[in-house]
Amino acid sequence: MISVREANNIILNSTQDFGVEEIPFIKSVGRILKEVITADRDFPPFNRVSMDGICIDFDAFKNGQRDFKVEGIQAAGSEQLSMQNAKNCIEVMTGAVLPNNANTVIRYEDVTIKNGIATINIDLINENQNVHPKGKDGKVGDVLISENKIISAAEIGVLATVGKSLVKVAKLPKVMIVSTGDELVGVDEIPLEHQIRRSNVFTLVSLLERLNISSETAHIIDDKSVLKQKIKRFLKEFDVLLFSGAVSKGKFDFLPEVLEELEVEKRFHKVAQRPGKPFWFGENKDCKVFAFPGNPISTFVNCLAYFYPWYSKSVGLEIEEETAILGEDVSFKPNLEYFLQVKLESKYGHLVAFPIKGNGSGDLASLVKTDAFIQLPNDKTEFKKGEVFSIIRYR
Ligand SMILES: Nc1nc2c(c(=O)[nH]1)N[C@H]1C(S)=C(S)[C@@H](COP(=O)(O)OP(=O)(O)OC[C@H]3O[C@@H](n4cnc5c(N)ncnc54)[C@H](O)[C@@H]3O)O[C@H]1N2
Ligand code: MOO
Ligand SMILES: [Mg+2]
Repeated sequence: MISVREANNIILNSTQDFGVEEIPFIKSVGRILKEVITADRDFPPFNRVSMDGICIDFDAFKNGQRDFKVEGIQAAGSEQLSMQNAKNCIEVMTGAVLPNNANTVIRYEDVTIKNGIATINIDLINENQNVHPKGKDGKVGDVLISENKIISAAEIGVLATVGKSLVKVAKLPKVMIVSTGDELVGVDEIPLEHQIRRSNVFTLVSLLERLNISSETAHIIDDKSVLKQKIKRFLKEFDVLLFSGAVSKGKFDFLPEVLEELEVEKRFHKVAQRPGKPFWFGENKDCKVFAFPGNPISTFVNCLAYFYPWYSKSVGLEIEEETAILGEDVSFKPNLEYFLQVKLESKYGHLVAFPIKGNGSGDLASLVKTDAFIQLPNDKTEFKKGEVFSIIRYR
């Protein structure tokens, strides 16, 4: 049985490039940028007036002049005017180009205009005030967004400004999520005494939605030939298959043998961890297969611990590691890495993780009470309050 670290290394060494596609920028929120976005012109592209008022040549004011004849009006969106006389002024609007031969803007609030003459009512003004200078925020060719950034509303505004109506993003993988098991019925059905409603597929769909990946789902009964026939087709049609269930030692846990018969190369089966131990991972040249153990918390934690980093690395995202302070002593004897459910609290700016005891990996309702898993390594058995460990958050 391999360790969590070894399993992670194997998975991160078999990432997949899904390619790049070009899509309308407004559809790109949540997607991963696959090009560098540079300024197509200076930011701002001209000396931009930033207050409604009048513009003057500061020297005139410095020489004591307070009354200025109004030469004209410079509106936003109009071509640049030139002030004909350095002792005059032009009315200017926010967003307009600053007229030639002027350098300073005084707000309407500080000016009285009567009979075509603007009188400045204040004594303190600064040269160049209320002008947002050309190129102050960025120069043409400057990198505004680097590659591999997740596009959010902030990036959308920049894309629009530089005229990127089409943008290159990482293609999304085609993912099929499959549950197995004769005991499982649909969400809308009334289960018989010996049945339960299936939940793992929906949890997995939702965990993938957080990564902006939409997926298809299927359910397969515990029948080896049906499994084989369906999976054969899925292997051809999808980049990634996520399974839950049928990977342990039971008489109907056919998945590992079916996958191997279909020539999916096994990379490992079973990881020294709890929960999630019977995890099976393999691949062929076109498809990766993550076969998670069926117990709901096992499926859940393994998707976070293995699929998330695998996908992040595949598309060029940084894998973020987070830690928290253990909030109370924990004792764990088995020689397994322990993914312990915790409730997170922020105390004096530090994240503290308080263990919440559930009833094992079948107790999916306990996930509602926790926020994350704290990862307690298997090189010791006693973990002390105040020690720091990695966490995997799911909210
Ligand atoms: N003899 C042994 N038995 C088991 C071992 C072992 O090492 N030796 N490992 C245990 C561990 S740990 C886990 S985890 C489970 C994994 O079992 P499988 O992956 O084979 O999953 P199933 O047998 O199909 O189901 C297990 C459990 O999970 C429920 N389940 C499955 N799919 C769903 C679903 N889509 N939604 C909700 N619940 C689901 C299923 O009803 C079972 O209760 O094996 C242990 N046994
Ligand atoms: O993965 Mo199993 O759920 O360790 O209990
Ligand atoms: Mg089983």
